[in-house]
Amino acid sequence: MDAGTPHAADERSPHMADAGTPHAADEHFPHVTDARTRTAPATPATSAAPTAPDAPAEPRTPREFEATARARLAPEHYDYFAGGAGDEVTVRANEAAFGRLSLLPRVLRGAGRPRTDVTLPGGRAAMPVLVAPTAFHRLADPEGERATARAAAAAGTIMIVSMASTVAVGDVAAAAPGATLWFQLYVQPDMAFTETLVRRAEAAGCRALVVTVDSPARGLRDRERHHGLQDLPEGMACENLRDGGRVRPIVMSPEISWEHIGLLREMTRLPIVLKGVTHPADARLALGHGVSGLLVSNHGGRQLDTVPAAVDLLPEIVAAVGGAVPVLMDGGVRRGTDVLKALALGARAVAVGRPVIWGLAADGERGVTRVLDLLRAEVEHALTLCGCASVHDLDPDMVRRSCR
Ligand SMILES: Cc1cc2nc3c(=O)[nH]c(=O)nc-3n(C[C@H](O)[C@H](O)[C@H](O)COP(=O)(O)O)c2cc1C
Ligand SMILES: CC(C)CC(=O)C(=O)O
Repeated sequence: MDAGTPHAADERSPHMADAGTPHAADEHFPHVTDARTRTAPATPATSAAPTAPDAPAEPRTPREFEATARARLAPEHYDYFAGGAGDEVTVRANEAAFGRLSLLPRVLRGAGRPRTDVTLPGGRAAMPVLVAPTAFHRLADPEGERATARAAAAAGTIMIVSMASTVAVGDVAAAAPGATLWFQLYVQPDMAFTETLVRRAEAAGCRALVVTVDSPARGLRDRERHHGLQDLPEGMACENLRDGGRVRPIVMSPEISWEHIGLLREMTRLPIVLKGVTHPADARLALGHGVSGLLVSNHGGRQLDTVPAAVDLLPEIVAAVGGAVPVLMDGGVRRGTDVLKALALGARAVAVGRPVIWGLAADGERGVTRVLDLLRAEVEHALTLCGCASVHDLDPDMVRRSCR
């Protein structure tokens, strides 16, 4: 399938037989095909050693992990992880927006050493930084999502396992018994198969469903088109999508509606968090559909390009929800100070996508552990400098918009 033309979403392929609805211009992810019929040449997950001159010997910040990861990854896999849609305006905006926000600390509060823990619909987390759902961790490390989950467990935080994980969610849970897992779901037009996915997540002990709603079609990603990335390497597949002897393609369908969220609500007792709500009107609608939380996200700039930065959307969504359910956010979080800004503006917690991938590609489980440790330490330090005893002491008045 050629994802390289604007019309790609309308093209049919043998995989579209799964669409389940006649008009679902349901583009499926080019990498996700039946593992037994894949045609692309296998590519090693990582190259032998980090050799790039800009890759630091020992990365000391979440951002520094990217250079090390880039040196280890095959170029097409690096671009898959790093890239976004269109001109990547939103990818850049997510990080830049944090740079335009300033923190205004309080003093002399005798706050002591701050607590960093938070309560969320699917359990507690030792820090307000979750692992965002990202696909294909075995492209970054042979242990894949198993390594990520162990690192999340060690950090005491929650990992949102992507439906497109390269280790089945049950195997991720088995590999990291202490981990709190949530399961990310793209509702499939075939609701019977959607139910199969939900039952797999429940059986694995997942504590919440994160339903991604920003993908009625796949974003147009120039970097992937440039590489002609078509498939996962030999021996890798979207393990949650197994159905009998085959692996189903992920269907992204513009037919998915609030009605499906209603059906999902009846299907499971797990808390449902909607990921990818960006319009306040949709946030208000969500409240009428029994959701337990919202995750404000523009998919790391990988879906519709030119959507505003996620942190800039946060205040409006928080106002629309009016405290009825917790609001989380992701997109561009790279520093502890970014975390504080988002929390001060009303997020209960944030999630990080690419930083975790960079840690994983740089040094497997240890790399992810290091990235999460760095973020936790930075959050604690920034809370101390802001005079906060816990994340609850943050409020919007501690954030100012600077002009740079
Ligand atoms: C390589 C990659 C794969 C992703 N896969 C998924 C996915 O399978 N499901 C999903 O809901 N979001 C997915 N996302 C979006 C992330 O969950 C998250 O919204 C985004 O990465 C946050 O931005 P950040 O990378 O700047 O932290 C993916 C993002 C990346 C970078
Ligand atoms: C398999 C893909 C659908 C994963 C994804 O959401 C992404 O690459 O952004």
